[in-house]
Amino acid sequence: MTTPQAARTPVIEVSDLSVRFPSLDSGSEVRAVDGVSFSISQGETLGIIGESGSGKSTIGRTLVGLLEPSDGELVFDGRSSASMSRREWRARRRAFQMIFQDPDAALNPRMTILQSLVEPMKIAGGRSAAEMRDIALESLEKVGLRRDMAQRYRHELSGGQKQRVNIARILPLDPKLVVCDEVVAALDVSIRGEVLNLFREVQKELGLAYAFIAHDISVVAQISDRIAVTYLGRFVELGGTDDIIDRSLHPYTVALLSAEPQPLPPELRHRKRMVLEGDIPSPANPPSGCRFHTRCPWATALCAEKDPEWRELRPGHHVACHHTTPEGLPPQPADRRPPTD
Ligand SMILES: Nc1ncnc2c1ncn2[C@@H]1O[C@H](COP(=O)(O)OP(=O)(O)OP(=O)(O)O)[C@@H](O)[C@H]1O
Repeated sequence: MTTPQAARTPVIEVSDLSVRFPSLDSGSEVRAVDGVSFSISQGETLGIIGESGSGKSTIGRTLVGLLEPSDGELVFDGRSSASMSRREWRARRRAFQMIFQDPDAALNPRMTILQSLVEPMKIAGGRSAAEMRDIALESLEKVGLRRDMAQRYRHELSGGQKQRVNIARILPLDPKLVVCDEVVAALDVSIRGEVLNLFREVQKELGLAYAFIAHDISVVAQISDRIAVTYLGRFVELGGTDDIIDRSLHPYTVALLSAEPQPLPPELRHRKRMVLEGDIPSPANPPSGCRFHTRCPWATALCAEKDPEWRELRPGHHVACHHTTPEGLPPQPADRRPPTD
């Protein structure tokens, strides 16, 4: 579902974003996000994939203002977040919303669904109680739920229904960007497709931009126009979904794709298996040079010494790897190939 990014208005432009946390164990800082740049356009979905701990949620939380950047700049509507007044900041908080993996997270168990739907509108202000009620009920219908669901409580709904309510909650706020953090991961596999379709329909109707975070590539590939692959706080590859899936340029992307559990979705079936050995190193003490070199079958002495440049090897397709070329990676060195069965 690749859509050309050209000529669309960026909703957000992120330059050289870094987010650091104090580390309790090592005394040094955890570089959760370390120099990441991208933009997301109106109506576009940017998928963000990577193993656990690679910085995906930290990027998402920073986009919606739940975390402050340690370095770098976020620009939306041509304005840098650093130069914003309190009023502009509040408007941004409303325009940039987040939906979490846990469908219960934003729903108060003591409130009816109607109260949960009205709550964000109350905070935003400017509408009468009757207006808020009507809008809440309309929003329920927009996400495919009956109006009488409004009188129920959280525990009376299935996971899929709760995630629909979470979408309905943000619709009246007229968001521009929604960060979707593992939004279908907690749902039964049988209803994931339905909920993903709903995300797509809502996007089309409202022209929303999504940052769609997940570690399940087949989910991200179904909904994203472009995909960013994260490793230890950095992007290692960014490109159109078809390019990332069919013409991957980075060894880590190749490994992630080949690690998909069987049976592979049709778009990944031609992939050979490449087993990624070792754990992801600590972001408090990342490896020198290319951060992936400790696990990379293509790694040479150069990779341990020198950080690879972020290069656009094909139009709109960026990668950070010393060895890859516009044609892709060279054959895997024979001495590092996994044994064949
Ligand atoms: N508030 C925090 N304080 C200290 N370290 C943090 C904090 N939040 C995240 N981290 C660390 O930052 C790194 C990136 O975490 P993050 O949650 O962004 O990764 P992720 O890719 O979203 O992982 P997951 O898929 O498990 O959610 C991890 O090493 C994590 O332990």
